[in-house]
Formats: sequence, C-alpha cells, structure tokens
Amino acid sequence: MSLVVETRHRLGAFSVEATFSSDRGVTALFGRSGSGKTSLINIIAGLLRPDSGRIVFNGDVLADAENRIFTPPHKRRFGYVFQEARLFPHLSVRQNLTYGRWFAQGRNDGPGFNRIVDMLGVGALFDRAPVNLSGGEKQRIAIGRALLSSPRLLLMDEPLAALDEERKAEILPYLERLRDEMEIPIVYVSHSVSEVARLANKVIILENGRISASGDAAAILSQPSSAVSRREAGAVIDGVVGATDTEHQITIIRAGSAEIRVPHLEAATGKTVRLQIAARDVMLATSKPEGLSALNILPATIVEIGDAAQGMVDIRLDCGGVTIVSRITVLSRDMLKLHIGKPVHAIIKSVALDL
Ligand SMILES: Nc1ncnc2c1ncn2[C@@H]1O[C@H](COP(=O)(O)OP(=O)(O)OP(=O)(O)O)[C@@H](O)[C@H]1O
Repeated sequence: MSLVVETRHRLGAFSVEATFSSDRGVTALFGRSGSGKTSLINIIAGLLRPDSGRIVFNGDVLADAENRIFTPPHKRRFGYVFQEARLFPHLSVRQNLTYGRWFAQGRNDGPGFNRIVDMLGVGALFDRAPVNLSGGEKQRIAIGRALLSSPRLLLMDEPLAALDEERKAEILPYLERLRDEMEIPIVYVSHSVSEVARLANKVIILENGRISASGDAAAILSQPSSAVSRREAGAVIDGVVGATDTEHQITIIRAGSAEIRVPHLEAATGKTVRLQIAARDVMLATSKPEGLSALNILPATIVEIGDAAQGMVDIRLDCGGVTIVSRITVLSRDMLKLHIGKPVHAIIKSVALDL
C-alpha cells in the first residue's frame, strides 16, 4: 500500500503545506496543539478539499486540485475514528458495529466480523446501549465500526485524548493488536510522546502547518524537537519478552544482545514490546558500578556525543546493537573524559513500557 500526500491548504490565517508518503503500519502525525494535524488528516479523509496538491492511495488519485478531481469521503473507503466515539445513541452495540459493515456491502475483502469482535474484546457488550459503556469501551466499538466498513486505510484523530490514563492503558493493547494483526495501514494523529513511541512505525512532526521532521519512530523520538520536549526525548526500543522471575516479579526483555529488566509484564514470552527510555533516566559510569539498586546496568560504547545545550549533552550509546541515549551534564562529560568509541556502562533508572 502507499499513501502519497502533497497538499497546500489555507484556513484563515493558517495554512497547511505538507508532502509525505507512508507505506505500512502506523504513521503518526505528531505535533503540538494547533500545528495542523487535524487539518491534514481531514484533507486525507476528504473532509477538507485542498486548495492545491494531490492525495493518491495505491495509485488511485483521490484528490488532484489541478485536474479538479475530488473523491468524496464516503467513496474513499477509509475508516475514521475520532476523539469521541460518536456512537449512535439509539442503537445497541451490535447495531453500531453492523452499521459499519453496511457500508461494506458486496465487498468480502474486509476482515471478518468475528475476528474484529474478538480482537477488540467487545463480544460481551453486544446488547448494551452506548450510554452504558465506559469511554474505553465506546472507543473500542468506534474502532470496530470503522474496521467493519472494510477500510483500505484507517484514520485516527487522537482516539485516546478524551480518556483518562487508566482507560488509555486499557485500550492501547487493542491498538497494538490492530497494528500487528490487520493489514490495514493507519494514520494516527497524536500529541502524546508515549502513545507515538508505543504505536508508530513512522513519525511526521508538524509545526505550524509544515513538516519539520519525519522518519523512523526511534530516530525521531530520540531527539528533542517542537513535539518532543528535552525531558521526553530518548530511546525507543523494540524488544522481545523473555523469561520472568516470578519470585521477584521481574520480566526480562531482550533487545539486540541486551537484556533489560522491567517490573513483571503480563505478556506472552516471545511477544514484541516497545520500551521507551528517556535520556534523562540514563546515567553513565566508566567502570561497572557495584552496590546500586538500579536493575539495568548495561555495557555500552559511545557512538555519538551531541552538542551542549544549557550545560547538558546527549550521549548516544550502542548497547549490544540497541541505541540508548543518555543525558548528562557537560561537566560530567569532561570529568569522565568521554569520547566516541569509549566503553562505558549505562545505568537505566526507569523504563517506560506503559502509559
Ligand atoms: N476553518 C478554519 N478557519 C480558520 N482557521 C482554522 C480553521 N480550521 C482550523 N484553523 C486553525 O488552524 C490551526 C490548526 O488547527 P488543527 O486543528 O489542524 O491543529 P491540530 O494540530 O489538530 O490541533 P489540536 O491538537 O489542538 O487538535 C489552528 O490554529 C486552528 O485555529
């Protein structure tokens, strides 16, 4: 699949001007409030008709301002999930779900009803009315409804923004399953570093209607930008769940040849998980420290030393094939005589796995 977006559109004093393409998995449109994320996803959906440019999906030209081509939203076969679930209040959960399927009539290429119901864990909610659902349940139904219309592409605009932290944590694993088990590419709007770190394959940062950076999620989230504060920047690592030490409730995650210990994780051995390690949570030592409570002390080699900013500097490390970033003071850099190629130990104070 391929989505090509080349667009320019004015909205009063604001304008969006963006060119990008995405091919598979989750592409995050990421940026601060007012950076133009919703405007851009609305252009892709066909809810906004761009002043100029083109939207092409799998070679199908959906919008081309110059040639006056514009496919209306309902003919694009895109699924859309908004911040609020927008379920039909007078219909049951089952009817809300099958409403999506109605649009797919005559097409048998969409994922099966039972598979989607299973994946989203909504079977037990069928006879309920939307008013009796939690926010997280409502959002799962909204996602199911969108999937059952057999979309070629799923557009999600801050689908977790209206939920509290607990509900977010409840729904994120469903979004991961969606990413991993369905063939449907997703364009996902968010301003949350942890959500994007957990879900996105590719990240596009929007700033004042323009793309200021784009690329692989790990690369984009490892450095501060308009959307990633210095506080949040760090490493994003894909690891595989290994053994669990049941006595101490610790799970080992393998990434490259490194082993990272995290508090007990309810996940099957062999499952891929994303870890986020903020640079501010990684300390460095030139010899292996003893008697520390930190669980993760990993041998590493310095591969890059960033520029100093406000007395701090980011040190990029290779830990057994995995990149980890450490933020230390310029004073520590000098006192430890750090240089590229120097072997060190990275002491990880905390690993974020969840919201
Ligand atoms: N119809 C319109 N007329 C004028 N200005 C508009 C219009 N629609 C949006 N804007 C402005 O465009 C800018 C970008 O809005 P947009 O909703 O795309 O940003 P966003 O990144 O999705 O923000 P948020 O995260 O807060 O939803 C904002 O400054 C907004 O006020």
